Amino acid sequence: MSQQQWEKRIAYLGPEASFTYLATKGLFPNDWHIPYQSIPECIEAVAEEKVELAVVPVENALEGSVPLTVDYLFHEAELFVTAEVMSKIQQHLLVNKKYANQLDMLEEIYSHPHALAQCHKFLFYNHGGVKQTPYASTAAAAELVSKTEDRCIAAVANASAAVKYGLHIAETNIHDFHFNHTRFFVLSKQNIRHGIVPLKAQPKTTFMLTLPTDVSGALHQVLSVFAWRKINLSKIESRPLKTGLGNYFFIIDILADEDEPMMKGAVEELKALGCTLKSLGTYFTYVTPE
Ligand SMILES: O=C(O)C(=O)C[C@]1(C(=O)O)C=C[C@@H](O)C=C1
Repeated sequence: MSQQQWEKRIAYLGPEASFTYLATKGLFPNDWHIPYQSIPECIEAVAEEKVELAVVPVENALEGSVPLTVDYLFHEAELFVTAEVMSKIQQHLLVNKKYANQLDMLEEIYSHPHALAQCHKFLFYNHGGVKQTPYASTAAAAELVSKTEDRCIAAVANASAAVKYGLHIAETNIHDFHFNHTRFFVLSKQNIRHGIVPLKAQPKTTFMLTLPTDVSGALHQVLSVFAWRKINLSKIESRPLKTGLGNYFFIIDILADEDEPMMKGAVEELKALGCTLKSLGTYFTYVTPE
């Protein structure tokens, strides 16, 4: 079989030069990167086996979870996380080269809602009166700016997008807090792990669970399942179940391998407590070079 047939098709939130693209290229430099216009489309592509893997943003250090990803994985898809990628995020204000020295003419700023939110203070203090418009991704916004010559509009996006779409970087590092990183999930239909295990590898497992109804202290009981086994959690978050106010599911990131006997015991105990549990599997964290 030729080398090409072994290459994986990988869906990502595009177009080229989005942050998701950079994360995808970082972990899979030699595979086929296939752009999709939205997170659900990436997830559906892997669910329908149009691609082997999909890379989607899941959490940002400033803005928290990406609700679309988390909710879609809980409600709509039966997929597993094969790896997570952690990338540094640097946001810049990009304009068409024609308007390089005319920022005072700025009419509208486009970007992914998470990116606009990461720059909220900067945009408020420096471009307070300018309309902000959410767009499919930072790179899609950059592409729009490159095609728009008759109005002075800007995109919040990265430096690669400036190069790719031939834009001028009018303002650099406009994100409100210095430590700006995003986690991306690499999703697969199979419960497999990305092949190359990173140095100092710490396995992580993500569970999505619902609590039994009308049991007082149910969350406390869930936490003690992990506490007495000395299993560390790195995150717990609730999201609406969408069945009524006050109904939630929980996303729990656990610093352990689900194949460990202690974790198997934890799963049994959670089920005995009446929790419903969806495991996204065990995976390792990869950091893209800064
Ligand atoms: O718009 C992009 O470039 C994306 O890849 C999406 C996304 C996100 O959804 O959080 C990814 C990283 C940044 O945090 C901003 C936007």
